[in-house]
Amino acid sequence: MKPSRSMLYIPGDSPGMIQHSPIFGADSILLDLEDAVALTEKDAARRMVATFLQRFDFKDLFVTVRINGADTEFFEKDLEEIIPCAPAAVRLPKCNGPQDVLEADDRITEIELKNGMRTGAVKIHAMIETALGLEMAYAIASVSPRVTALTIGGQDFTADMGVQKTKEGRELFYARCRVSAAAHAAGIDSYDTVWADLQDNEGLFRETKEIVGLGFTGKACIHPSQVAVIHKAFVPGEKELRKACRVVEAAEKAKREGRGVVSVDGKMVDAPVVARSKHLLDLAELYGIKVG
Ligand SMILES: CC(C)(COP(=O)(O)OP(=O)(O)OC[C@H]1O[C@@H](n2cnc3c(N)ncnc32)[C@H](O)[C@@H]1OP(=O)(O)O)[C@@H](O)C(=O)NCCC(=O)NCCSC(=O)C[C@@](O)(CC(=O)O)C(=O)O
Ligand SMILES: [Mg+2]
Repeated sequence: MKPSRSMLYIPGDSPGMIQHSPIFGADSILLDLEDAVALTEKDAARRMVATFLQRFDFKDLFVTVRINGADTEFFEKDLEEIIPCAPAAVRLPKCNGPQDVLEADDRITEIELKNGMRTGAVKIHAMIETALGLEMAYAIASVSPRVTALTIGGQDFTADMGVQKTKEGRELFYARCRVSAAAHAAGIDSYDTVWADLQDNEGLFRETKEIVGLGFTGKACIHPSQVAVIHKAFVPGEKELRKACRVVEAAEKAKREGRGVVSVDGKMVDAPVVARSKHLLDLAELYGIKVG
């Protein structure tokens, strides 16, 4: 298993940015054909992204392409030209229900078959960006095995709700909880929205810590300088990890002695506490942190 903490958006019409993508240290990149590309540049960007996918060595990066929505004139062409180039996944904007995903899924299957590709090779990351989509989050997450992540688009979601997007993020709290829980229930990944202020990495760190606490597996970002900040926020604290070690050791000792419940630092330790501690230690291993 590989970490999937950061996903760096790169405008699909910026070859200079795309060709540097393997050096930024992001866990994955997202070549954007939607909002980062002007209407007049859509065709050129699509061609550019297809060419990069065919010819460029992205090393071991997980490469996703955000296509334009099904309600746009670009959707069909995006699928036709991008799917045969086999990105790891396509990010589907503004999913309002399982039907939106199924329609894209069926079309992708047709294109895969036509091009001799394995059916299901290209995954779908479904974006929740509207109140309606949020109400349908679990149905979207579980509608097809092709869906391997839910992502929340905070800019569009707040626009749809008619509220301001703030740095504190109170207006996104419920949506974040619901997206994270829906993804978890469906057994898939979840990506949080971008932090727009490139001058405020402290704010980005605080927000990332918060979404880690809500159960998100990753966060999208828009600038290479944000990648390391996100990775740092995903690392569990040293104190937490030491405690997790003590909990697991105490639980193993209790098991040997035939006891179900023990206490560590004066607090009850039962099965869910042990499960959480083991999860934390697994994450530390995944992120290459030495514990102890
Ligand atoms: C903001 C800015 C223009 C600033 O550029 P600047 O050039 O002024 O920055 P500088 O600091 O001068 O760059 C220093 C060096 O880094 C290079 N460099 C910069 N950014 C890079 C990058 N991303 N990838 C690779 N390279 C990069 C640059 O080329 C330069 O290289 P070099 O010249 O060689 O020194 C640029 O970052 C950028 O375009 N970002 C992506 C924007 C984007 O994709 N938005 C759409 C996605 S969000 C959305 O849609 C919301 C959502 O839908 C979904 C959701 O939330 O998930 C919702 O609803 O919420
Ligand atoms: Mg959006």
